[in-house]
Amino acid sequence: MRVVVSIGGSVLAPDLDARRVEDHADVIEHLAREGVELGAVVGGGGVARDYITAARDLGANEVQLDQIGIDVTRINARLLIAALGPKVDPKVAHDYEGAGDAIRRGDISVMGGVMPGQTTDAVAAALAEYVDADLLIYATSADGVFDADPNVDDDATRYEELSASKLVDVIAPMSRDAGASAPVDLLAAKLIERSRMRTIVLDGTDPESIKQAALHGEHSGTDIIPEGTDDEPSYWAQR
Ligand SMILES: Nc1ncnc2c1ncn2[C@@H]1O[C@H](COP(=O)(O)OP(=O)(O)OP(=O)(O)O)[C@@H](O)[C@H]1O
Ligand SMILES: O=c1ccn([C@@H]2O[C@H](COP(=O)(O)O)[C@@H](O)[C@H]2O)c(=O)[nH]1
Repeated sequence: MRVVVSIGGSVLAPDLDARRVEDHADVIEHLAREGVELGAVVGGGGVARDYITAARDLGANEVQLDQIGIDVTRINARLLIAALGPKVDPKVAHDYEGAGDAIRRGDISVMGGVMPGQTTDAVAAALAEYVDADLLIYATSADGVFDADPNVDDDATRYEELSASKLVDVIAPMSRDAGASAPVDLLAAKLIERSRMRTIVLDGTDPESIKQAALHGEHSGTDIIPEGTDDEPSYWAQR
């Protein structure tokens, strides 16, 4: 089974706590020991947003701001690599071929951002499609996809499951400025739709939730259901 996990910077490094990064690395290593082939994509979180806000005030344009964001995601990726054992590719992969090669030879590959105009959500969706992953997990700071921002609207309701095309509709009105917050970005939603990738969006604050979702499909977030499927996939049924 091949899994791509997108770990938000606000989940992995809301502050610099080595223990939290270690806990995420432990879960990734556990999954690898269980025979899961893994790619991890790490976001920039609050640190990226702080840099982007300061640079915007200094007059940087959106592409320059995205470039700053990408740099921060790659620093966070290095942090995760530092916590992972010998089975990780020590290089932060800067393209999908590099990440795919590492995963196919049995290493865990870690990516950050790759190009302006998107977020690491899109990187994770593209990597999952490129390596023919069985499952894509977004470990973010909200417990799934809601019909409004749950941190702003007390009445926001979580979707337990959502078709990929409906996900596109929910995400489409959200901001695409550098540093914007969304459970997944629009390009990611479109890639998930076209690849028909089975996808879970969950609260990754407790990394155990990533383990349960990857190994058993159990979680309290949102299942993004590829069009034309309703059955549980066979790899969970077999475990
Ligand atoms: N409809 C929605 N459903 C869920 N979350 C939403 C929605 N609209 C806005 N959000 C916001 O998106 C946030 C998650 O995205 P955010 O980009 O902040 O974190 P992340 O995925 O952990 O990645 P990073 O911190 O690296 O950018 C949530 O905390 C929530 O406030
Ligand atoms: O491929 C990418 C990835 C990221 N960015 C920029 O970085 C920030 C932070 O990334 P998150 O995934 O949101 O944590 C993002 O808002 C973009 O500005 C990018 O341009 N390209």
